[in-house]
Amino acid sequence: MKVLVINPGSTSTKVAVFEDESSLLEKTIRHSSDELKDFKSIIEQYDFRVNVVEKELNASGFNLKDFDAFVGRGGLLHPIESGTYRVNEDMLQDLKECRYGEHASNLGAIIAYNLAQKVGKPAYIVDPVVVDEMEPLARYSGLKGIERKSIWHALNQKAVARRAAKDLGKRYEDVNLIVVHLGGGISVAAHKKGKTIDVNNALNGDGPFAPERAGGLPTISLVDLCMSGKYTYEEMKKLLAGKGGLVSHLGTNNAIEVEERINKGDEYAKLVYEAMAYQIAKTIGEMATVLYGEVDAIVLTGGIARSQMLVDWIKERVSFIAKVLIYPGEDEMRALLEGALRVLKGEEKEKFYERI
Ligand SMILES: Nc1ncnc2c1ncn2[C@@H]1O[C@H](COP(=O)(O)OP(=O)(O)OP(=O)(O)O)[C@@H](O)[C@H]1O
Ligand SMILES: CCCC(=O)O
Repeated sequence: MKVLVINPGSTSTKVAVFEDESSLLEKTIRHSSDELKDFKSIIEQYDFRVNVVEKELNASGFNLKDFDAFVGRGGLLHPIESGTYRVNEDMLQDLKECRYGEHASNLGAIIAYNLAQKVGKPAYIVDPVVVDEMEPLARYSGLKGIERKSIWHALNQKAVARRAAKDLGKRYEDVNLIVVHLGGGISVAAHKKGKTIDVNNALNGDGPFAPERAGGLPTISLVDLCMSGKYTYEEMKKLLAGKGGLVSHLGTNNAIEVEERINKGDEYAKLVYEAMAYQIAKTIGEMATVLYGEVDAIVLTGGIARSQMLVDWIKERVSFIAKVLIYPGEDEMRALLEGALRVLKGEEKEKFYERI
């Protein structure tokens, strides 16, 4: 069974081709900020991104007719349970309207569907960023009408949590884990026996700051900034998710560059980077209380889990809670494939998204 996997990120488009479990192609096409600067919205990037995918397939000698299924990384929909979803009109409509917000992954379902339509094959998304398994208590904020939301790296977190459980010699459904995805955004989640019962909203101002995200902010100061007249609504949103965190303090979202500066003696860069580790550790502590201290392991994953410096700072503060396991990078392409294969092989039922 041949599957095309498409994963649009904020600064890249990843394309992979699998024949059953074997990888035939895995390519990351990076998009410079210059290339993307003239697009006013994510949806406007559609033609550009499809061309990138088709060009890559042509260059590698693949034809759309070769594929049995198409799978894309899912985007901002209304909250749904974990699983593999068949792309349908309801889903496409919400994504095209950006009804629940803008995120590069919104394009995953749209691209997969349009390519699949050309050859009459099914398109899927797997564990989109809105997978919601939070318990009722986790949903409360201190202001009626503002509810905490689950927007996180569900795809990579779920895949890595299963791997960690296996490495612990247990089933995912039998362990309690705190999983931390350290990417451009950072999500810290409490996985209780196969369900993610609490997680910070990695996109919208909750939890630690991240390379591109401001994280939780002092609310009155934030209100003052919003009302200052310095920023439009759109600019404010971009400031919090895109230009926040390391970008705001140090002008870069690249943790490798930050470490180079630290190694050259930049004290401010060191303080900011260590503050990020401090906030991550603090959020891990919060999630330990969510699990009543019964934690089988703390699992660090994502690009910055490659950083010895950051990992060591986090470990120093959280090792008293549980052992720390490291799975650097992400395997979202394989996670997307596996989700599609579970459905294609009849091991799991496909799910359907409904507009509400
Ligand atoms: N060896 C390394 N040491 C330190 N940081 C690293 C290393 N390799 C990658 N990174 C950092 O990881 C970050 C990117 O992580 P990742 O690729 O998981 O994020 P993304 O896919 O862009 O965003 P997200 O995961 O939030 O969707 C960047 O800040 C990058 O500099
Ligand atoms: C994966 C959703 C959260 C983010 O982009 O930071």
